[in-house]
Amino acid sequence: MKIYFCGSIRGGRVDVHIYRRIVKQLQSYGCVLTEHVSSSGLSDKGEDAADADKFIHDRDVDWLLQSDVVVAEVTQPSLGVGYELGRAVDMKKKVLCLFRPASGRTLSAMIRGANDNNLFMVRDYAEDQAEKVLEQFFSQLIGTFGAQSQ
Ligand SMILES: O=c1[nH]c(=O)n([C@H]2C[C@H](O)[C@@H](COP(=O)(O)O)O2)cc1CO
Repeated sequence: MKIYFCGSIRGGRVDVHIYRRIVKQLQSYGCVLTEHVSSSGLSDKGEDAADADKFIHDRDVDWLLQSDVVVAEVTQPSLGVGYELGRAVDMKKKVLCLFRPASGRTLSAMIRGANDNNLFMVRDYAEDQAEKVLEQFFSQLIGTFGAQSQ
């Protein structure tokens, strides 16, 4: 299974330790195409490459197209994550958004309001529940994948 993980980069890196935990758990379900998002070595300047922004955009849209499922940590607001989620909806990808109410923030209506409890799911969680929430989501997803392939 190919998994596209979204997390804030230029929107701010305060939650990178949580991204790391999430990506570690996601790697037990499949290949995480965007592992770099969880790297503590990556600052809020983003990746460094020649013609970086066009390269990053085109590579990430291509990875989104290839992905079987999209998981986004949406607590720290990020234009890039919002854009990725909009593109993922358009591609009819299965999406899980994770939000921590304990942050004191209110999630954008354009994310929470997109929840349909099917293709696009928004789940509130506490930091110490991250692995459990992912386990629940992926056990259902793997069940569906299995049923489809029979
Ligand atoms: O260097 C980067 N590399 C990269 O893969 N992204 C993608 C993946 C993240 O899920 C998302 C973060 O967007 P933003 O930088 O606007 O917070 O965009 C974004 C940047 C910088 O904008």
